[in-house]
Amino acid sequence: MSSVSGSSTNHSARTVTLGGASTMASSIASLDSSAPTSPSPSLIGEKGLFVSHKDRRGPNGYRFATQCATVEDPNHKDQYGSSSVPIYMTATFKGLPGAEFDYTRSGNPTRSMLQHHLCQLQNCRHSFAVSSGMACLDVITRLIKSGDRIIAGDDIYGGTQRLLGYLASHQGIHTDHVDTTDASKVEEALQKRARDYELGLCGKVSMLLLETPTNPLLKICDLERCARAAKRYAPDAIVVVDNTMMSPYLMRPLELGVDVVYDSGTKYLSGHHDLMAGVIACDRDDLGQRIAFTINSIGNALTPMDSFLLLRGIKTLAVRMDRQQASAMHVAHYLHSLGFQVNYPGLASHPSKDIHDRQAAGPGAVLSFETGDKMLSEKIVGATRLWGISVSFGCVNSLISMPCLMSHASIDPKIRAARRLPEDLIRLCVGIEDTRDLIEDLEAALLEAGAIRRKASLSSTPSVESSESLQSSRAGSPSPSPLPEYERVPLVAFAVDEPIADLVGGLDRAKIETRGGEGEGSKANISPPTSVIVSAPGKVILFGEHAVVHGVKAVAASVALRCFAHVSDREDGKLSLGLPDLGVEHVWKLDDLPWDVVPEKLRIGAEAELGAHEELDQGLIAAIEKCVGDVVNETDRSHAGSVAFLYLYMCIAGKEAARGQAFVLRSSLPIGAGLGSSAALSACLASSMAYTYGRLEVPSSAESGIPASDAILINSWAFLSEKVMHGNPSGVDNAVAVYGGAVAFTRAHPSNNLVGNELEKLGGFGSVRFLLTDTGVGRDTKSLVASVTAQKEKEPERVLAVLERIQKISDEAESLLSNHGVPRKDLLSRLGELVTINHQELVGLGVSHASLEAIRAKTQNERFKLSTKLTGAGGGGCAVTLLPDDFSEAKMKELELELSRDGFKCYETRVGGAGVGVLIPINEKEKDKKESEIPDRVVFEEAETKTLASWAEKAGEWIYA
Ligand SMILES: Nc1ncnc2c1ncn2[C@@H]1O[C@H](COP(=O)(O)OP(=O)(O)O)[C@@H](O)[C@H]1O
Ligand SMILES: C[C@@](O)(CCOP(=O)(O)O)CC(=O)O
Repeated sequence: MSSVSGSSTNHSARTVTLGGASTMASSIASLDSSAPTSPSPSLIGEKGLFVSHKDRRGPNGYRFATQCATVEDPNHKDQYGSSSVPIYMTATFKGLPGAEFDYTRSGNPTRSMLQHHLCQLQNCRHSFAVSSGMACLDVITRLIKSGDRIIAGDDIYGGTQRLLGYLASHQGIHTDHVDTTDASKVEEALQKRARDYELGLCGKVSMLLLETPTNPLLKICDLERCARAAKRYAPDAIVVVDNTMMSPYLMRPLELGVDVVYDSGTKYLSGHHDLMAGVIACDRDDLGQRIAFTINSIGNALTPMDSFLLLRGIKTLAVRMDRQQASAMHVAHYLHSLGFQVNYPGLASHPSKDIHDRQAAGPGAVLSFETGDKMLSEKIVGATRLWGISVSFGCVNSLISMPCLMSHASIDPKIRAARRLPEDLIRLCVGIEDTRDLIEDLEAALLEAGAIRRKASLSSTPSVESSESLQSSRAGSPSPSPLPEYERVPLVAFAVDEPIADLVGGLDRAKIETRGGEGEGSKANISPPTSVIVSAPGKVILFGEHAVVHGVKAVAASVALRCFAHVSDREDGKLSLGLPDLGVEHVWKLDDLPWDVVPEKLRIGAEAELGAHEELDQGLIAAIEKCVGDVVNETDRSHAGSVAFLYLYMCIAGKEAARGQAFVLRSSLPIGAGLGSSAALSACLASSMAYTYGRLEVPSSAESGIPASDAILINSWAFLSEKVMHGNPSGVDNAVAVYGGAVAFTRAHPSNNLVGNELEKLGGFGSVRFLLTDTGVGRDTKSLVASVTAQKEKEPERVLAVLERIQKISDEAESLLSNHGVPRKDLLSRLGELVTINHQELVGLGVSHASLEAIRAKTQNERFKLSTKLTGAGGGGCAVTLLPDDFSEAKMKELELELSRDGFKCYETRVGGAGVGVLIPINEKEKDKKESEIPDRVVFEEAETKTLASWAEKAGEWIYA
C-alpha cells in the first residue's frame, strides 16, 4: 500500500475477513422490512453491486450505519488492541528507507486508517483526506492543465466559484456554467465545446464538475445521465461531483459513473463543526495515483489530530443524518404549509424529486426558502435563537444563514441575479435538536419578524380579509378555522422599508409630472382612461389618535377591508355620485356647479399644489354646500362625503376638462366606525379622478407599482377631501389608506417643528393579532376632534401633559415594534400595557363612550385578561383589543359570544396590507384595450358587499402603491 494514498484496499482480503459477519447479517435480513429486495436498475453501477442506498451492504457485508461505527483494518491491527484509533501525533517516523511511514505529509497511520475507512464506506479503491473541502477541489483541478475547459453547474458553492475564477484568471482554465438541472443542457454544452475544440476555438473540456442537490437552491442534477454524456462527448474529461450535501450515506456518485467524488468533511462526515477536512474518493487507479502524488507534493493532507476527529465523527454519520433529515422534512413541510417557496427535494412539490429519489437515499438536511423580501429575511434570521447564524452545514447544531450575505457573498451580485439566486433566500441546515424546539424557535422568529401571523379565526371571528365584511358578518358564523395556526403575512406589508416623503414639504412639487403641466416630463400625449376601478384600505390606530392632530406620533396600520370606486363616462354629460352603501345617489349638471368660485390657486395647472394648502377655500365649500342638493336618504353622513367629492372634483377635473362621469363608491368597511372609511373613500376619489383626468398615468405593470411620487399626490388630494369632511384631520388615516402597511406617523405641527409629515414603516406589526369590536354607536369625527381642540384651548396645561404622555406611549410602541431583539412575549405584554394606558388618556380627553367601557370591562376581566382601547375618534365606533399569541380559539369563541350577547360585533383583524390600488383588467396585456375591459358599472354596483373584495381580485391585476 502506498504510504501517500494510504488508501488502496484489498477487497477480497476484507471480504474473507468479514465473511462470517456477512453470513450472520444476511440471516437477519428478513427482519429488516426496509431492505430492498432488488435494486433499481439505475442504481446499479459499473460494478453491479452494493450501490448507493444506505440499506445495501458494503463490501464487508455490513449495512452503512454498521460500517460507519466499525473502524477496522485487518491489515493494520493496533499493537495494543486499542478500541479507538490512536493519534500518531508525529511529523516523522524513524527507520530505514522503504518503511511504510516516514513523514506525515506523505503518510500517517491515523490518516491511513481514516482513508481506509472512507474506502469502505464509499466502496472504492482510493480515498484521501485533505485539509478542507476546497483543498479537495484544488487537488482535483490540478488533474487538468492550463488552457483546458471545465463545464460546471450554475448554482454552485461560492468557494467553488471563487476557485474557478482563479483558474480562469491565472491558468486560462475557463468554465462554462450551465443549468445542470436540465441534463440536455449539459449534453448540448459538451457537444458544443467538443465541436469548438475540434475547430481550435477553445481548449478541451477536461472536467465536468457537478453538485446535486445544489447549494443553496437544492436543484437536482441527473448524475448518471450527465456522466454518460461526458463519456460520450468528452471521453477524456473527468466527471467530478461535490457530494457534501448528501454524504456517502445518502449518495455514492462513483456508483453512478462518476470518476471522482469529494466531500467537505467539515460538514456531515465530522458533524460537529470542530474540524476542517476534505475527502476525495475515486475508483480509477490512474487518477488515484495522480491525486496521491499531488497531495504529497503540495502537502495539504489532513493532520493526525483532525484525522482522528474525523474518524470519530464518521462513526455517528448515519445516526445523525437520519435524525437531521427527519427533522428537515418536518421543517420543510412546516414552511411549505405556511405558503413559503421552499426548496427541498423531500417535498413532493420539488420539480426534480423523481431524479433525486433515483440516485440518492434521502433528501438530506439542508433546505432553503424564500420570503420575497431581503430585509424581512434578515429580520427572521436575526430573530432566531436556537438556530445559529453561521455559514457551513452538516453540524449537529441547526444553522440558519442568508447565502447571498454569507456563503455565496463571494459571487458577484450581478452573477447571483443572473443565476436567479434570490437575495432573500434563507438556508436552513437542520441539526439533531428536538424537532419541536426547532420549529417553535423558527415560528417565534417568523412571528417576531412579522413574516407570519396567527390565522384569523374563521369560526367565531370572521377575518376582515375574508369576503365577510364587518357589516355582513354580523349575520352569521362561518366554518371552523383550519390548521395550521399561522399563515404568511402578505408581502405588500413590507413593500416599503424607507421612510416615505410625505405630502407637505417632503416633495419638490415643481418636478411632479402632471398632464396639464408645462414642466419637463409632462405627460401631455397620454390619453386618460375613461373608466377605472380603484380601491384603498381602512385603518386601525393602535396608539396616538386625537393627539396626532396636535403633532404627536400615532402608530397605525391598514386593515384588510377596503373602499372601492368605479368611474366611467356618462353619455348624458352629467356628473353623478352613487353611494349605494348609504342608499344615496346625486346627479348634477356640470354647468350647475359653482365653477366661478374655484379660486385661481386651485385651478387646473396648479393641481400639484392642491394638498399643500393647509386652508380649505371656505367660499368654495359654501358654494358647494348650496348646490349639493337634497336627495333621497341624504343624511349628514352622506352629505359630508358628497361635499368632499365635489370639492375634489372641481379642483382636479377643472372647468375646461370636466366631463360627464359616473362615480360609484362601495365599501366593505363599516362607515363611521373609526376604521377610516372616509380616508379610504378619499383615497379612492383622489386616485380615480387623477387617473381619469390624466393628472396621473395608470401604471402598466404590477412590478413597478404605483410610483412613489404618484402616491404622494394621491395622498395630498385625499387629505384635501379628509379636511372637507373632518375639518382638522391629522392626515394619518389618508396616509395609511394610500401607502398601506403599518406606520408611525407624525403630522408636521408647530409643536414638533417638523417641516413635513413624517411616516416610518413598521415591519413588526403584521403578525400582531387584533380583535375589533364594533359598538354600533355612531359618532362624528369632526366634532370629537373639535372637542379635543377646544379642551386644549381651555385647559392647555392639562391637555398638553396628556399629549406629552401619549407621545411617550407612541415612541415606546414604535421602538418596540421596530426592535427585533425584544422577545415576543415581552413585546406583546408591553404593547398591552401601553394600550391600557393610552385608553386612559383618551378617557381623560372625554372621547370614550359607555359602550367602549363595557367592551373594555368584558375583555380585561379575569377570564380573558386582554387589553383594549378605543380606536379612531372614539365616542362609539370600534374598540381594538390586543390578542396574545396563546389566546386560544376556545376563549375567543367564548369572548365573541359574550360580546355579541351584549349587542357588539367582533372581528379578528389582519393588518398591514396594501395601500391604494388600481385595477388593470385581465385582458389588458393581451388586447391593449384598458378602457373597454373595465367591468361594467352595473356589474360593480351589483356585486355583493361581502364578495366585493374577491370580485375585485378576480377582475384583473391590481397595482398598488
Ligand atoms: N362607502 C361610503 N359611502 C358613503 N360615504 C362614505 C363611505 N365611506 C366613507 N364615507 C364618508 O365618510 C364618513 C365617515 O367618516 P368618519 O366618521 O371619520 O368614520 P370612519 O372612521 O369610517 O372614517 C361618512 O360620514 C361618509 O361621509
Ligand atoms: C381622531 C383622529 O386621530 C382619528 C380619526 O379616525 P376616524 O375618523 O375615527 O377613523 C383624527 C385624525 O387623526 O384625523
